[in-house]
Formats: sequence, structure tokens, C-alpha cells
Amino acid sequence: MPELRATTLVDAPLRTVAAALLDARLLARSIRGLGVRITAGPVLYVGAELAGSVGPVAGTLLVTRADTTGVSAELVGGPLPRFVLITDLLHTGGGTMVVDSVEWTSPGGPFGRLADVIVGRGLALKVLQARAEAVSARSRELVGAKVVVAAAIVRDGLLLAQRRGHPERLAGGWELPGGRVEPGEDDRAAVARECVEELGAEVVAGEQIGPDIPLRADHLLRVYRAELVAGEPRALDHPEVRWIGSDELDNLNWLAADRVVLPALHDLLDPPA
Ligand SMILES: Nc1nc2c([nH]c(=O)n2[C@H]2C[C@H](O)[C@@H](COP(=O)(O)OP(=O)(O)OP(=O)(O)O)O2)c(=O)[nH]1
Repeated sequence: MPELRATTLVDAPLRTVAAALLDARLLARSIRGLGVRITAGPVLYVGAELAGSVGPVAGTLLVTRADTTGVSAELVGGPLPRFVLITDLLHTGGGTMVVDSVEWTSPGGPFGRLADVIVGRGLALKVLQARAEAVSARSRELVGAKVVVAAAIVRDGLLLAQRRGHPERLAGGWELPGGRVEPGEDDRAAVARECVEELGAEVVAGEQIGPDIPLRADHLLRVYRAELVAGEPRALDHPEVRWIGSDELDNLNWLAADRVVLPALHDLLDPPA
């Protein structure tokens, strides 16, 4: 199976580069040169199905990995043979190593394979280079991003989710309680402050859950596990809070960014054996 690999060193922390990779528009733009077109939402998350086409052939690009180790996606459901995109991240002393690879099955027998080598590889290499530049640029942008924190509060195997009432474009969507970190404030202190403001409850923030997630040009979302230590959470700022079980997690109308942390939230509610 033809495969092409390109490696770039990005001068940004691994978690920032991982966030840049989740920007779906970046993926859409960078693979257009391969003849692959996709219609993507704002972020990539496991299970996202991006309507796509490779040249004249339609299919669906299924995201199979979107976490702190990188992203993977493969074309499914169309008549086209295998087409897989894999981006792995490695921490190094001098920055973050981004290893991008594209694998595809050649449909055309020996002549097709020759064409792959001559035409396909040259094209794929250009695309991978363009992608590396885009990932570097987006990572640099996100290094200085403002952080929105959110709390994953679990009690008796249930997670506290909140339905947003404002602004209008987000109303009705479900999220985790939280908000913007104020200048000079520590992430975990912001989690505690937001939970008092939004829920009237005290929490202690623990470890981060899932990757950093790009929101807009200069904002990213960071989710922390949080322990409820005092008070019963009430919906003070938004219309509804609800305790949900792992069986309900996937069916809620989550804000797009929160879908990225669903695998980590499943692990939190049903720890792997
Ligand atoms: N709190 C929170 N915000 C989220 C989540 N997912 C997500 O995309 N966001 C977005 C929605 C908003 O655009 C932004 C945070 O807004 P916010 O309204 O909660 O923050 P805030 O209280 O500090 O803001 P403000 O209303 O005082 O201006 O992050 C989430 O799970 N929790």
C-alpha cells in the first residue's frame, strides 16, 4: 500500500499542537490539494463523519482518533479503496515532532502503482508540506490563546451537564460548567470560581481530561475533573443542569468542542478494567 510520511518540528508545546490538529478547517484545507474535499464542523472528534469526496468519488471521512497523541481519519462507505490520514505527535526537547502520513490503496494495478509513485507521491508530499506549515501557524496562534475551563464533576457514576441559555447561537446546547480564565488566574482556581458562580457549589479541580480544544481563533477549552466538596449544584446562570449516566453521554446535544472529550468522559464514568 503506498504510504507517504512527512515529519516537521513545531516550536510549541505538544498540547498546543494537539489542539491545532483538532481544528477541522485546517484538515479540510490541507487535504484539498490531494483531491479530497470534506465538509467539516469546527472541530474533529472521534466518530465525526465528514462528508467527503476523493476526486469524483464520494465517501465519508470517519475520524477514529482525536486526542493528545494526534488524529487519524479514514475514508469509509464509498467504493474507493483504503485512504487513511494519520498524524502522530512526539514530544522532543526542541519542540513537538509532527509525523503526518497518508496511506492509500492503489486501484489501478501495476500501472496504477507506477502512477502513484510518480504523480501521487509528488502531490501528497506537497500537501503534507502545506499541512505542516498550516499546523505550525495554527499552533503559534494557539500558544497565546485565552483559556476557557470546564468542570467534569462526577458523583455516584453520574456526570453533571449544563444546558446553555445564552448566547443565542449556543442556546440549547449542552456543555460542562465553566468559563473564561481571568488574567493572572490559575486554571484550577477558575474552575472553582466558575462553579460557585454558575452552580452555587464548591469544587476542587483535579487533572485535565482529554486534550486542549480550539474554540475560536484565540480561545481554547480545557476540561478538568472536579470533585464536589460543598453545596448542591443548581442552575444559577443557565436554564438546566442534569446528572447523566454514561449511557446518555452520546445522545446529548453537546456543543461541538465538548464532543472531543466524550471518550475521556466515558472512561471517567466507566473506568476501563
Ligand atoms: N463553560 C463552558 N464553555 C464552553 C464549553 N464548550 C464550549 O464550546 N464553550 C464555549 C462557549 C463560550 O463561547 C465560551 C465560554 O463562555 P462562558 O459564557 O461559559 O464563559 P464566561 O462565563 O467566562 O463568559 P461571559 O459570559 O462572562 O462572557 O466557551 C463548555 O463545556 N463549558
